[in-house]
Amino acid sequence: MKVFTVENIRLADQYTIKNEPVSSVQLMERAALNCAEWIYSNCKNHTKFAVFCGNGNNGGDGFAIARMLYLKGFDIDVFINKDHLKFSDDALVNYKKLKDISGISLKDFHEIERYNFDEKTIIIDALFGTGLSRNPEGIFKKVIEILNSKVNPKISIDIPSGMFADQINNENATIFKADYTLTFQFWKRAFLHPETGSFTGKVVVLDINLSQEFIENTSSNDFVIDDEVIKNIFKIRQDFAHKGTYGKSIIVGGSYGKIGAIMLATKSALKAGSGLTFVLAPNCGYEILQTNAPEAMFMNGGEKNINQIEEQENTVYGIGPGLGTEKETEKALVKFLENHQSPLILDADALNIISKDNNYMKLIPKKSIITPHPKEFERLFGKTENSFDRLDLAKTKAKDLGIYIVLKDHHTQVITPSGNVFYNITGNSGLAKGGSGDILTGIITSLLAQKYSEEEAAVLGVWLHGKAADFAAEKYSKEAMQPTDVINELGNVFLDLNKKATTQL
Ligand SMILES: NC(=O)C1=CN([C@@H]2O[C@H](COP(=O)(O)OP(=O)(O)OC[C@H]3O[C@@H](n4cnc5c(N)ncnc54)[C@H](O)[C@@H]3O)[C@@H](O)[C@H]2O)[C@H](O)CC1
Ligand SMILES: [K+]
Repeated sequence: MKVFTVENIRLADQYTIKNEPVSSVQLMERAALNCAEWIYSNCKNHTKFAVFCGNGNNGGDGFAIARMLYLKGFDIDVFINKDHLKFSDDALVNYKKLKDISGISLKDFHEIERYNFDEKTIIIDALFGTGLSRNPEGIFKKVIEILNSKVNPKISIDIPSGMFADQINNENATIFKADYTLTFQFWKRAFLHPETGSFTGKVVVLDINLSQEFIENTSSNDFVIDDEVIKNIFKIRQDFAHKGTYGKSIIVGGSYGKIGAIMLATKSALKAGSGLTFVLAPNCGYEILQTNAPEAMFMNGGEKNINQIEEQENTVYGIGPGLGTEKETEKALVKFLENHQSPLILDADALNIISKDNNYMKLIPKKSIITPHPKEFERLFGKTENSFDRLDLAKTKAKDLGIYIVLKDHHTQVITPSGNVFYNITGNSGLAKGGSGDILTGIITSLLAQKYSEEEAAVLGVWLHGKAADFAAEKYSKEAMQPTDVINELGNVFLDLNKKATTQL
């Protein structure tokens, strides 16, 4: 799914209104109906809604939603700024409709302090939408702060009020803190970055039927990896395949005390479908690797640390997990990279070694995939102020070096050399544990060996990793799930993918 800027959302609106055709107030009605339907099919334990409406179209959505929920039998209180009753045209239409309903009480924002937010009440935030032009101040700021202090469930319409859709807010900005955000048609960029995304709660994208033609013909550099993207990448395994069909992976890493990391990466490469999988590790890991991953063949890279990396043809290398940064390992990696041309995957200590010397960066073969977490990214490319700036820097570096950067975060970003960004929306905080990154390296290496393109391997890889983690969290909880559980769930994710990709009778 494309991520549109506010400007493009406005153009999509206008195009839909002109070409469907549909009036703008009808489009608002459609958007509001989508929200109301979602709300009454999901909110089963609450009977009352306190709806907070601003003066723009977001407020208009709020008025329409309030009317619809009232007609479904809920108790509704609507809060507005009675000192300033100047609305956008469509909001005014819906404000008037609401005023005609005697059963809905219209309250002033100032009444919030005496209002009974009882346990049956859900708060709906329709103060500001994508039209926010400055940080909320005065009464708006106060209302948002009071609402944020309430324990009632909170639903934002389109975007949490106070948040800018395309850019980062100031550090101390006042933003409504939602449990759910019902957003129209597209993910907004700010939802996908940690500084702002932490205010959305769960994001639900509602299809309000904006013109598909406009969406298809309007380019965007930003994408969310949704089911549609994955459907277009995933290839079912051919019936007449042999082990050679699905490529050869060599996972390189491990050092004394860090054999677990390379074990996890190797197991993941096996589970993700690589035809032949090798593990190149120091001898101290021989027994444990051969015992726990007997399907993988062992290649000796040294005694306690790797001091040589053998070059083989037609092989995809995934280098880094548990590698360590010893001098002899550094030498081995540099020597290997000096002679290696084809794209590979670099992670963890391989990146830490590369960040030791500016000249090493140039040794990364074109089209390679690097998978840094924020700290590794900083060591490689320098400090940035926030995740928006970090992404901009990553785009520059991906282009300059001609590589793919998988920037690991809550919504991991895959940045291509051409400047596209794919945001991942699978995965959960159960992955915030040592070992999770090693799994991703194994998966991406395996996919690249299986002849997925670099972009496909990175995009499918981060999605698979997150999806398997979501399955693991469902079974064991985010707290208790282990990286090994994530590896084991890969099978269930592939089963689902195969089901969707195969003709069903
Ligand atoms: N295609 C869609 O996604 C649809 C979206 N809809 C809804 O429309 C809003 C966007 O509406 P817009 O009128 O452009 O903006 P807002 O409602 O966000 O209101 C802006 C309003 O408030 C003023 N303002 C801006 N910032 C501040 C501030 N800090 N303090 C005070 N006042 C402020 C500004 O001048 C405007 O007057 C979108 O989010 C959806 O909810 C449609 O309903 C359907 C199609
Ligand atoms: K809102």
